[in-house]
Amino acid sequence: MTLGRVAAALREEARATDERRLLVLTGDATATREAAADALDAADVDAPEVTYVGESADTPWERVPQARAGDLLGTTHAALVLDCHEECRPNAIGRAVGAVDGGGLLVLCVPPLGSWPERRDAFDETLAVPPFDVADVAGNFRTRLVELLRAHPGIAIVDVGDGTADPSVERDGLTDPAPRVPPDPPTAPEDPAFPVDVYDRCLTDDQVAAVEALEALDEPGNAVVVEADRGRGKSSAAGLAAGALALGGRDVLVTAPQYRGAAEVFARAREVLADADALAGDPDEDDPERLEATDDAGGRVRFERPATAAELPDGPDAVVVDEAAALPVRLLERFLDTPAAAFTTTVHGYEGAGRGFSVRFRDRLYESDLAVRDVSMTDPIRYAAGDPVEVWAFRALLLDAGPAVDPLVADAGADTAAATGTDGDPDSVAYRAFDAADLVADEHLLREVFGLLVAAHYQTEPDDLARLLDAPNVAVRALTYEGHVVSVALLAREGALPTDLRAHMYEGGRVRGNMIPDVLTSQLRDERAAVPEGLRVLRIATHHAVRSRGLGSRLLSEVRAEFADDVDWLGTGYGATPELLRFWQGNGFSTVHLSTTRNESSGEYSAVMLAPTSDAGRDLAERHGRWFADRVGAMLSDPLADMDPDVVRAALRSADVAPALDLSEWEWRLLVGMTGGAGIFDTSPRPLRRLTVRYLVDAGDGGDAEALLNPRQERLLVRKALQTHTWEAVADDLGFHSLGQCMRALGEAVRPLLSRFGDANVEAELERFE
Ligand SMILES: CC(=O)SCCNC(=O)CCNC(=O)[C@H](O)C(C)(C)COP(=O)(O)OP(=O)(O)OC[C@H]1O[C@@H](n2cnc3c(N)ncnc32)[C@H](O)[C@@H]1OP(=O)(O)O
Ligand SMILES: Nc1ncnc2c1ncn2[C@@H]1O[C@H](COP(=O)(O)OP(=O)(O)OP(=O)(O)O)[C@@H](O)[C@H]1O
Repeated sequence: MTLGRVAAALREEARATDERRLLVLTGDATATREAAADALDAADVDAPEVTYVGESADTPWERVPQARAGDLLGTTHAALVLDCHEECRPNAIGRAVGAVDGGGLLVLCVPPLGSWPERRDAFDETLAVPPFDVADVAGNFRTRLVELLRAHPGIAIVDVGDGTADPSVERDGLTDPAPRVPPDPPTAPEDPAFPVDVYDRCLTDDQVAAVEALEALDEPGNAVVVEADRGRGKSSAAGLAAGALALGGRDVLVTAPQYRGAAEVFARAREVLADADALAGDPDEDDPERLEATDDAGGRVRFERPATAAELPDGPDAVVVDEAAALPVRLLERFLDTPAAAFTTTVHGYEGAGRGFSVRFRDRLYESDLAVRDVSMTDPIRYAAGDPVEVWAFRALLLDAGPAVDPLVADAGADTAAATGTDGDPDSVAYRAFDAADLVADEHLLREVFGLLVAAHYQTEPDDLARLLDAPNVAVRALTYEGHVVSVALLAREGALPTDLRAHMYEGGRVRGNMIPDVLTSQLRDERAAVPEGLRVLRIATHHAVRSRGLGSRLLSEVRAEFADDVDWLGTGYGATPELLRFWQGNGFSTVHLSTTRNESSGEYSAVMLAPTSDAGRDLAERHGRWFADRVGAMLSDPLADMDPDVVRAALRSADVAPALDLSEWEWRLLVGMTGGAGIFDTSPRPLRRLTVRYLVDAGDGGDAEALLNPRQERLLVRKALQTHTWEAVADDLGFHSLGQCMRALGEAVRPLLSRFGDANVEAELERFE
């Protein structure tokens, strides 16, 4: 069979089934691109209908570089050519697969399959973290990819060599499916609040159900979460609802990471308004990001970028957040102040945002004043259910991997959780080192390891699978219970960098990976910071069914026991919350740095923590701990002035080196004066700032400082003395009835600190007030 025949037959089958098909062209770069053009020609796809994802400027198609494959989100194409010669980014594969329409073709241009796993490309370069180089990167991800390309149905493989000889067809990818009975058209619900015309525009029963749920946005106090895999029509459902709401006079604000992704919302809303003859203005001249209904309808649908939308400009009646999982949690939270909100989100990791939405935002949504309704959509719209290309992609990128089901692990570690009262066998939980070969050889294990990371972490994406399998600096350790993964840690070697790289870093140059040495060297001006070798815990996660039983801590202590003799420190850096700070502190890590900007994905400030395991590590941790204690007071009054006071409390408690108080006699007198009138604080903030830092750091070591103040008093000190908020703001924030009450409370909070940290002179001074 010729290439043209293979391509035409694939397309025909794709069209007949409304599924997609995958055509893999192997060989030289130019030859595969030329073959792709011939194949698409033969398959009757015109060049303007094709998008090319790759680096070559020499193709007849619209081009998107792999690094910008995120732009494909929410777009659809009759054919997409993904060129993997320069690089093969797993994220780009995921996005390309999601953007091909039913009846369409995905064409992969790749090197010869036999040698592809061994070749090192531009993506591999990104995995080559110094001191490793690209030759140390493994090819496990691509080995697995090639096996799955050869094994899954619906995938044709044609070797075009260097383009001089006839292509050779390894497999034709045809699945010879039974003829399909087209599904019944969906029916409108009984007695809908939205016009029936809106439901007539729905393509599946799931979409009808989603639009019906979205009727709730017509009333304040409601939130609707629409969850689906890619291409189930959730943006369209939101658009149909937005149009119907505008028709009813509502002002609907739509936001999404990019307008392009929300285009379907606007397309559907426009149709609804046009159907009802209620679309104002001239569609050709209108701003595409704004739809106005005619005066008698009165509503509108408008787009704003997320950061602007979060300000809720002009007080919308309802907000639609499309692709919510791709936005930082911190930003999402701000939408909870709207009268009514809809969040649409993709269940599996195409968005590069993993399960952040479900992991962290959902809890906050349920705690909010909004009544929450959930709908999920499973029927695909752009292609038929069971589409083989989707099945292949889910498997290849582990997009649907999840942790072991709860009953399998429920008893793990139960013995350490005395409160549960269940019997458990401590020895049944085993510490295991998994190398990439173990994981590739055991699909169940790989799915549990990766699935646990995806479920627990805000930002796990297909690229991470390749990192897990191929990066030379990354290792996996886990606890298993009866063979199932109950806790997993992803570890990365850092530091031990040669002099020239350290100097490069110190002078502001970029060095891949090495997050902790980099921060300590370039931001904290310590050229020796990358001399010791460390192990950073990139990620740790315990199965949700068995958290708080000591498993995470046990995993960390096993890791420490295994690596203590090889490295100088263990470290971590993550979006800081009070609970996580306590977890790490409880495991012997101490804070040496807080980032001055919020992490874009978690919306939190990051904390960097160290747990030294050698003298060199102790030196490093000690000097950075000391510097941290010295500078943190000043950071909190400016860049960290909006940090959650409970994060501040926990971060300082987990710092190890208490700062010297070095207060003059006069400064102590000022402090004593504050117990009688806290207004004195405003005349000289430094002494109380130092005293507060000292107290909070000391309180963390379990000594006698611990119980001096209650949490509210500590928050008061943090807000006023460290973050220097105005008295009004502090009183308001902490629920004091008056400024006077707030100021008196500060004086009362200072009193026990003076007795604890002051000397005999201070005691004598205090007595004069009593
Ligand atoms: C670099 C990084 O990966 S930071 C991100 C860490 N991972 C995550 O946030 C993923 C989701 N969370 C988890 O998987 C787990 O909660 C982990 C890994 C943080 C802790 O694992 P566990 O097996 O529960 O730890 P362990 O039982 O040893 O310690 C629990 C303690 O950690 C603290 N903790 C941290 N996070 C939480 C949380 N979300 N809920 C409750 N306690 C928490 C508490 O102090 C808790 O003590 P408690 O049970 O007495 O209240
Ligand atoms: N009711 C509808 N009328 C017309 N076209 C629709 C409708 N629902 C979905 N579609 C089309 O189906 C495709 C997928 O729809 P949509 O973008 O709404 O899905 P999605 O679940 O948000 O997918 P994605 O995650 O890819 O953005 C789009 O091409 C869209 O135009």
